[in-house]
Amino acid sequence: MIDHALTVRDAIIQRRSIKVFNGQPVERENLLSILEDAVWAPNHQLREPWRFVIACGKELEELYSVLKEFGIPKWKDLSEEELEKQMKKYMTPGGYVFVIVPEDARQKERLEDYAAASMLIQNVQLLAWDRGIGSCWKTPGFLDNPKFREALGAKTGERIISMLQVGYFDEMPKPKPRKNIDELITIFGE
Ligand SMILES: Cc1cc2nc3c(=O)[nH]c(=O)nc-3n(C[C@H](O)[C@H](O)[C@H](O)COP(=O)(O)O)c2cc1C
Repeated sequence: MIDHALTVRDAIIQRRSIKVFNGQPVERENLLSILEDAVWAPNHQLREPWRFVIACGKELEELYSVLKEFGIPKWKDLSEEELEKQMKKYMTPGGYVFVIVPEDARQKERLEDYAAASMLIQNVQLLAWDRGIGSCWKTPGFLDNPKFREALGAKTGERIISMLQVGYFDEMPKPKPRKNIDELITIFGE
């Protein structure tokens, strides 16, 4: 029996970006199963323009030192207490998915590939939500840092478009209201 079966609508409107996690690890099989389903995202010419670097178990320790290096400016000058405080935002998610997309030299293909990968990320977020796992798509500047790219194994011609933090959480953030749909729609010809 499936005990996680939100309707598509409920998943879409109830999902929130989770920015405060409770430290509970995300099981590798859960994460792999979410990714296995998420790749059914539409993508032009079936280029499947994505690959993933994930961390959710013992490899997290190694990732933390990379995130400390690139995500905490001047960490060496910080007190142990301050460093611990700043590292919390990296150490409380239960897992990470870095989404890597080819940067096609042709603009149309490059935009299509980014669009397709964005749909995939939405899939991941909704599928995770359905399992009680929160997530947040993060785009810290260091994703483009050549040394960080090297640490992740990103190759020339690839871009790391998302640091997706995933994990369990205790508090549900309040929804951020969207514009009224009337503001966004023009009936053709009016
Ligand atoms: C492309 C993209 C980049 C984002 N980058 C960040 C980020 O760097 N840091 C962050 O806290 N949230 C980031 N977010 C999450 C948004 O802040 C969040 O989706 C928005 O506040 C709406 O909240 P909701 O997802 O709960 O509806 C990003 C979302 C998208 C789609």
